[in-house]
This record gives sequence, structure tokens and C-alpha cells, in this order.
Amino acid sequence: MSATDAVVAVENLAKRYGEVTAVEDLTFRVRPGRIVGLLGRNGAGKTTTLRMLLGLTRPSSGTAAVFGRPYAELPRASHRVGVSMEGVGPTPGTSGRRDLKIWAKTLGLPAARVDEVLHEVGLDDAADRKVKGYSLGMRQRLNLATALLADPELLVLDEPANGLDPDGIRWLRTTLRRLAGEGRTILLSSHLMAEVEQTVDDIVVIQQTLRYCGSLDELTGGGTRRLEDCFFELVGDPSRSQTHA
Ligand SMILES: Nc1ncnc2c1ncn2[C@@H]1O[C@H](COP(=O)(O)OP(=O)(O)OP(=O)(O)O)[C@@H](O)[C@H]1O
Repeated sequence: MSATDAVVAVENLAKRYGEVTAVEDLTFRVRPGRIVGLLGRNGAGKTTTLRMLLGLTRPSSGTAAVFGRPYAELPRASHRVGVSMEGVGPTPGTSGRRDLKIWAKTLGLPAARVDEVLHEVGLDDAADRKVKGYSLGMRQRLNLATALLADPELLVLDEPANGLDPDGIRWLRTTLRRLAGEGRTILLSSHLMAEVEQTVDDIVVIQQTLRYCGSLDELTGGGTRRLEDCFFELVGDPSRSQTHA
């Protein structure tokens, strides 16, 4: 697949914060219609990578493109790409419904779309409560509702399963499958192996540098090996050695 056919194309991407190297020489592509899990332990560079992809953090070197262009140069980027990420979310003092209405107006969408996405994420009953009173799981649902507002082709979701209860996790999995079934591409970051194993088609494993990029099936031998075991082989298991790979 050429870089122009890819929904996401990351080429030799690097980010350094002074002495700290967050990401180094990262290259991977995301194919259309796939659910892709970006995996790595805490501090591996997942959020930094997604932020560079969305033009929120400037790379030290390399490039990141969405639909063949840097996000900042992509026409109708906020309609084509839905984002759920800490710091891109709602204003705590407003209600969920009010917050979504502001986003809908900003995006030039009809107010009726707000009710649709509230229903889609199961927040109808809590829609008029203040966001500051929401549980973490409710915030995740609201973030996803915001990401879905413009009916985007690509969803970029940073740790979407964080804080969800078992019902919420099952709901998220079914929802993501349905969205991908409608032809959307989904790039999500996570460190929840069991969840990722049940949700994604492809895997990108990073630990500053790229450790794996390909199908989940290929990595786990068609499900004969646990993703968690494969993951530790790729990034190193601190319980077996004193040094991280
Ligand atoms: N603005 C910043 N200034 C300095 N260092 C940063 C900054 N943002 C990230 N880092 C560092 O870059 C590295 C990667 O961080 P990043 O948040 O991308 O990891 P992550 O994989 O998303 O981790 P987590 O799973 O804990 O969210 C870490 O060492 C982090 O401390």
C-alpha cells in the first residue's frame, strides 16, 4: 500500500523533549476500513504519536499524514477526522448536551445531530447533567459522541476503554465494530491487551521505536498465542530481566 492510499501514513517520525526521546524513527501505515490498535506501555509514546498525527505536537523530524496530507493542510479535517483525546474534550461547567451543541455549531451541523450521537453513545438520560459530575466512563462516552458528530471517515481515539466498566467495554467493542463495518477507519491507543485482542484487526506496537506493525492474526499465529505474550516479547518483560528492551 502506497503512502497516498493509506488513511494514516507515519514516516520516520521522531519527537524529543530535551533529554527525553518520546518517539524515534516511527514508520507505519493504517489501511482503510481497519480497526488498528496502537499499543505500548506507559510512556511508550502513544499519545505523542497521535498528537503529532493531529498537528497538536510538532515532530522533531519525520512526517505524519492523514488521507495523504498533514492534518493541518487537510481540507475539512474536523469533519473527516473524529478525535477523542484528553485535552480536546468538553468544558466541565456545561452539560453534555450543551457541550455537543457548541461543537455541532462550530462544525456547521444541525442541532438534531446532537440527539443522534447522545443516543448512539447511551447518554440520553445524562445529557442535561453538568459534565463535571460525569464519571470517567460517562466522559469517555461524551468524548466519543463528540468524535462522531461530523460522521467522520477516521476516528482517532486515545485510550477509549479507560474507565469503562465491563458493560461499557462491551458496548465500545460493539460500537467500534459497527463503525468499522460502515467503512470507517479507527486508530485507537490502549494498554489493555485483552480488550485490544477482541477489538482490533491490526496492531502497531511501539516502545519509543516501532516494534511491530501488521495484522493481529499474523502476530498471534491466528489466535494460537496470547497477545500479551507477543507484546512482552516485542517490548521486553521487566519481570524476566532488569532492563527494558
Ligand atoms: N510535553 C511534554 N514534555 C516533556 N515530556 C513529554 C511531554 N509529553 C510527553 N513527554 C514524555 O514523552 C514520553 C512519551 O509520553 P506519551 O504520553 O506519548 O506516552 P504514552 O504511551 O501515551 O503513555 P501513557 O500510556 O502513560 O499515556 C514520556 O516519557 C513522557 O514523559
